[in-house]
Amino acid sequence: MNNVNTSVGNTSVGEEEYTLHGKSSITETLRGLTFQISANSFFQTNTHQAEVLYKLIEECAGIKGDGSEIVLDLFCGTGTIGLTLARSAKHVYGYEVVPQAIADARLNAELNGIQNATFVQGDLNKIDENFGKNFPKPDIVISDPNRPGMHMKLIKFLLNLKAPRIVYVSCNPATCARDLDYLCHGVAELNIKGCYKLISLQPVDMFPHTPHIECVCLLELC
Ligand SMILES: C[S@@+](CC[C@H](N)C(=O)[O-])C[C@H]1O[C@@H](n2cnc3c(N)ncnc32)[C@H](O)[C@@H]1O
Repeated sequence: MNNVNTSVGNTSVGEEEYTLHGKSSITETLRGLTFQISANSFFQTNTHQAEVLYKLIEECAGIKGDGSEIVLDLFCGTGTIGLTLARSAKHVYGYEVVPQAIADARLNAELNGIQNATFVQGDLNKIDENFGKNFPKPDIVISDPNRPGMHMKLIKFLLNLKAPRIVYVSCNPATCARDLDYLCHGVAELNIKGCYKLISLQPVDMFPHTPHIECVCLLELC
């Protein structure tokens, strides 16, 4: 694939892409599921450690396994986390901004015979008061934003939603600490109260030989 990006930033999403040889997507296996990934869709760069990461996310999600729980998968990419959890959930709702990633997520659900997952394209930095009306109250929220972390609109939404459990996955310790602080202690300048407590925070070495680290944080409603 030749993925063309004319900006000078370090964005991984191209404006144009050309298939020079072979297929326009790659296929990966993770947690026993098969995922098809297009060039503009996010996928963990370290497949070996992604197994470790996703296993940890599953453990933190603590799904009962009786098929009764609703999972909200924010920043879902190609649906990887949501689809691994869908096997033991009632329904998974995934949100993601990149249309191609949402197309991949829907295809990945189909490829793996998973029917209890709905993937919706949308910008989580631009949610309004209608966000949340199209899915039932989740028992578990997974939030796996990119490096800027969560927008204040999303923080406010989560603090209002009061899901019993949030698994926050982050590749940027600075925005991770900021967002955990908002969720636990609120946002004083906006007079918003926090309502979560941090139960665990486990770093995962997703980017060996670099200063970067991924963290999986489990929060529970106070
Ligand atoms: C760190 S990746 C996680 C993807 C997925 N959870 C996974 O494990 O493969 C972050 C994802 O957030 C998406 N994203 C970035 N900004 C967004 C926004 N404003 N609204 C919704 N999704 C966004 C990216 O396209 C990317 O797929």
